[in-house]
Amino acid sequence: MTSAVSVRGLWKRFGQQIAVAGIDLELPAGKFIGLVGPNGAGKTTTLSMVTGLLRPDQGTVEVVGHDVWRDPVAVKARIGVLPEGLRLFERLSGRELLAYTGRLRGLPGAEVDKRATQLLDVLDLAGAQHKLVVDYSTGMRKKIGLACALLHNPEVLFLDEPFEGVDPVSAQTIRGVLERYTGSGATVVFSSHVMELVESLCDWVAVMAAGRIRAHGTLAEVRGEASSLQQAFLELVGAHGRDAGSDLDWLGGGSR
Ligand SMILES: Nc1ncnc2c1ncn2[C@@H]1O[C@H](COP(=O)(O)OP(=O)(O)OP(=O)(O)O)[C@@H](O)[C@H]1O
Repeated sequence: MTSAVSVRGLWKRFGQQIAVAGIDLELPAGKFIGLVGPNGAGKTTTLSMVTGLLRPDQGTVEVVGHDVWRDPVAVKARIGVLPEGLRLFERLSGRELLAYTGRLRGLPGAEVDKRATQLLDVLDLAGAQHKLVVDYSTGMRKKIGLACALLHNPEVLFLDEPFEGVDPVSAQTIRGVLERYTGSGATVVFSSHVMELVESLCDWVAVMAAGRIRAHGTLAEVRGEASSLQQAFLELVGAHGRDAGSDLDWLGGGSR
């Protein structure tokens, strides 16, 4: 198995809080990989360290054979990132943002124009290409962020919650683009809480909880005997159906 990403002994603490507790992970190349876990599991912290946005306290990360912290330029040339809480240049139009991103990536102007036109078209943003990004909806922002992340045809694409706040039509569009991309041998790593989505998209899954990897492998390996990934996930993260009803006896109709 060729690894797209190799993580060894990765740690991150924020004061007393251990966000990532010494994880090891080999993510196979050419797969659609889901990183799943409950709120606060450490997914964003892990993805930030893997993509060179946050320096680990300890441990190493290699992406397509290059050390992220010793050889950041080589890694950044080979990856695309759609981070959580994506910050964009709000006073540029979608088309200008792509042109700017393409030039930063060192692509020739004509090639940037060609790729930008195709991406805007496929992502259903052609009609909004001259609108300022500040006026884009949440889903449109995700899509233009994805277009920027794909423009230089990276080998590995990292997406933090790419479907959050995205309507079903846009989600289907994003999905189609990502499936085409992995179909040609590239790797997608994305984080999500939505198990049905991960189950329907991913070939390979890593489950994270409280800063540790609880399970990883093919979808079938992680699902095991459970009826669904959701069920396997609930068992792995130890969420045994807390009864929300009994503590909230004041909630609902009737007496105030
Ligand atoms: N900059 C920070 N300062 C202090 N604590 C942080 C910081 N970033 C993350 N944490 C803490 O680290 C833990 C892991 O957070 P992280 O955002 O990585 O989780 P996550 O799995 O992405 O969660 P979610 O699914 O809710 O986005 C949490 O307890 C969080 O409060």
